[in-house]
Amino acid sequence: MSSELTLEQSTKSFDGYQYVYSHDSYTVDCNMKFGIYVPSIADKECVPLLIFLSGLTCTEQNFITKSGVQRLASKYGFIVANPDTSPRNCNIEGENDQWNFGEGAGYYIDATEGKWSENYQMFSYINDEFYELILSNFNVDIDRIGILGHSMGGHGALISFFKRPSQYKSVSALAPICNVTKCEWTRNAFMKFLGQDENLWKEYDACELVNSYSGPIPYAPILIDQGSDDKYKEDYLFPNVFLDACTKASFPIHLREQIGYDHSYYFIMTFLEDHFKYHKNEFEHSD
Ligand SMILES: N[C@@H](CCC(=O)N[C@@H](CSC=O)C(=O)NCC(=O)O)C(=O)O
Repeated sequence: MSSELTLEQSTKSFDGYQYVYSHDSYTVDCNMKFGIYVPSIADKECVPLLIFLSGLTCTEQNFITKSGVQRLASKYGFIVANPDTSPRNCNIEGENDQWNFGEGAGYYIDATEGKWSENYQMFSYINDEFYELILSNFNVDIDRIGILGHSMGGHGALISFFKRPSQYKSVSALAPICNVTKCEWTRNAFMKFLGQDENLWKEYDACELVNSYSGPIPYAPILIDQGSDDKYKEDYLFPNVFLDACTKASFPIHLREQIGYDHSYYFIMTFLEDHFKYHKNEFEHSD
């Protein structure tokens, strides 16, 4: 099942087009927007796809206006699709009370609790509906699909990869939230979305999922970049806990500390090309 796309924006950039589309999502039961850059080469052949998941407070606009993704997507010949970070305009009491919960803060999980469970189904939205929507409407090579993200979106990318290894050839992240049971943002959100039983949260914790992962091992260690001057690093992101979990699980990881960089899109735009190179290398070496 695939819903109809409505074109909201079409802007030529480098040799391709930056589009924004909207569609009525049956998974999150509201109208959703997403960005997608399509390089000209996709007019002739199917090309790799990168899905970028954004962080807290973002819409589809932050990544496409601040990261410089168009130059890279054109250079590498990748389609790059970036969904919104939550359902919107669902009229749920409390969904706009906190900057780090509700609208703009869906945490890429499927809520099970009360009033949130009808709309806040972001894991299924990304990995089922959105994934299928992109494949059925754009010229994507199904064997070369990678996922990456920033902060909350880095968490989303990691859990998507660990839970759906058959769908993604590669994963990387920029300053991801690594350990949801320790991070106050996710603790607050998971309590509301999933309830008090923290055992149920483990289903969406990258540190837990790497331990039970049984999919293919990446050709090169997965790339994680973390700025040393990121104000969220110590109390919210916990990259070293993920590093330890990966090491314990014998899962290859390359965690790079980038000296002097903060959590912003200046950091993202500095290292985004390395992530394109990482995914390209994975695509070239996968079966
Ligand atoms: N409270 C602040 C900060 C929000 C913020 O820093 N959001 C980051 C992601 S944080 C983790 O997911 C972000 O990507 N912001 C968008 C941007 O364009 O910088 C606030 O409300 O602004």
